[in-house]
Amino acid sequence: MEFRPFAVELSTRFRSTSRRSGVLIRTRDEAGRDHWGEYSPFPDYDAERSSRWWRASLEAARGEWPALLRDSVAVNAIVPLVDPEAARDYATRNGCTTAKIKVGGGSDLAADIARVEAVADALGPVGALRVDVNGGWDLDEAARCLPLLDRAARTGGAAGLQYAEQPVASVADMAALRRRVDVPIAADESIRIPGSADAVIAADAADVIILKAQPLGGVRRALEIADSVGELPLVVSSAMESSVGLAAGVALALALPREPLACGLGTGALLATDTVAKTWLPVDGRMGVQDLEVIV
Ligand SMILES: O=C(O)CCC(=O)c1ccccc1C(=O)O
Ligand SMILES: [Mg+2]
Repeated sequence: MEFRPFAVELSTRFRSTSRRSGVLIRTRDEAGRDHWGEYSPFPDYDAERSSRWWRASLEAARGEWPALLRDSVAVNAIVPLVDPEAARDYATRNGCTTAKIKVGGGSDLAADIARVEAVADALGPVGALRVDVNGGWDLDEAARCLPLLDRAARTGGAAGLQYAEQPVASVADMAALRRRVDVPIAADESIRIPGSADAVIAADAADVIILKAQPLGGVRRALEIADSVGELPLVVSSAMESSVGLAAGVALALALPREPLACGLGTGALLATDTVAKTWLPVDGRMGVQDLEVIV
């Protein structure tokens, strides 16, 4: 087993960081094929959360992913906390017709509305829009802001917001909010942090389930979680990894028994540098397995 430390630069600040670092892990199988894993837990992760990521990177490096059931999945463009002009540009990259727009978290409501309107207008009537709040609102704020952002999404002819990802932090507030607004609610941190969807399911706190392969402990563990959520729609999303880590998300999206909604695997667009020669990006709004020529 070989270990290669790396750092990659982001082109846009994301989650208040502008670089990601970690270790790539490689093994070679009997057929002479290389398998790569990426261990790059978020800087704020504690030992328990980081150990899940470690498990995921070993699974990848040992070539232990399950069989893939489809060739490609639809992917959303990711729109960071940027001004409306830049938001249009991010939303229309790589042929995506679904965009996920970051809102809240220090960005004021007027700026959020302008960003959502710009994306709706840029994508036009075929566009699907989602917002991600990263738990940044309290319950009343969420109940007030979501209808306004939903209306902003309709300005471009979109059918309102497809869903709001983690608008509030706690599972109890997610459940309460679902009963106060019409916009569907997606759970991300409420699943990613405990490493299970059990609390979300028990509280009936989400309409959509976000699965992040590495933070949840790997592709096989994420498939178990997918199996635990009944018929709720699934979305596989990246953890802002380099392309080696992104490949774990792609493997999960391709291995799910049920076809996911457009997945949050378009974060290669935010990388200024990468661990591979050619960054994994959506083509015509879809992603499948691509070449992984490691250069670190
Ligand atoms: O879902 C996407 O489109 C991109 C991935 C993303 O937003 C993300 C990436 C790293 C850490 C957290 C998040 C998040 O979904 O909140
Ligand atoms: Mg999220």
